[in-house]
Amino acid sequence: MRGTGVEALAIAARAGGELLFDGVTFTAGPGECVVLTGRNGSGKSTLLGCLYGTHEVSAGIVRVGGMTPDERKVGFRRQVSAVLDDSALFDDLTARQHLDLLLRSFPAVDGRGVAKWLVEAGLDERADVPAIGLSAGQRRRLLLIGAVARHHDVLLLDEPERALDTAGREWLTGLIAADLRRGAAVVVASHHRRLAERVGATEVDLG
Ligand SMILES: Nc1ncnc2c1ncn2[C@@H]1O[C@H](COP(=O)(O)OP(=O)(O)OP(=O)(O)O)[C@@H](O)[C@H]1O
Repeated sequence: MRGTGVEALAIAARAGGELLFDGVTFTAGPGECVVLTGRNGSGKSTLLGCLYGTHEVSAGIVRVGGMTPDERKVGFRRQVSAVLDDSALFDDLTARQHLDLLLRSFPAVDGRGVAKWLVEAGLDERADVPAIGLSAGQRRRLLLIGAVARHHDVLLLDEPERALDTAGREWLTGLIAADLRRGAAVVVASHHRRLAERVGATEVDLG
């Protein structure tokens, strides 16, 4: 495990001319999880953007994997895996092709190959369907399994429970718990009320 997980010290962020949050402080070290909660519009996605380098903090200090967040830098992307929206899939590529491409671009998190990750995600029977032909929940499963299958020290997830059914939410909880056991630092924005307690996370409520 390189870097130091996620550190946010007295951070503030604005969007659309409005101050969304101010003085937010938390850390997630290796094997630790922070769950960001709060009403719609409280700034959870914006905060995750601050951790990934797609949104600038207006005050405070953010370090992710020991670096100032910048998703344009390869060194940063090698350490930080993120699922922040649904746009990261190619419509014409199948689930198998997506994972194959990913594991050619980044080292795998352990010795498991694409076939085993497909089974783990419950996508083995849909492995050769182009992503455009997958259901919303299946697309989400593909994004999530891709994020944990590639090597990373830090995992950032924005409402990962979106589109998942009851079994899918259970699966997600296990996926995050396994990632924490592997030593990742995890920050999740979520409306899934029981997630924090299920994975032993610290909750940071944006109000
Ligand atoms: N690029 C932007 N320009 C203007 N306003 C923005 C921008 N990005 C976010 N906002 C505003 O900032 C506020 C916080 O948005 P954000 O998506 O961070 O909230 P959230 O807590 O993730 O909400 P939700 O629970 O609905 O996903 C919202 O009022 C949103 O309209």
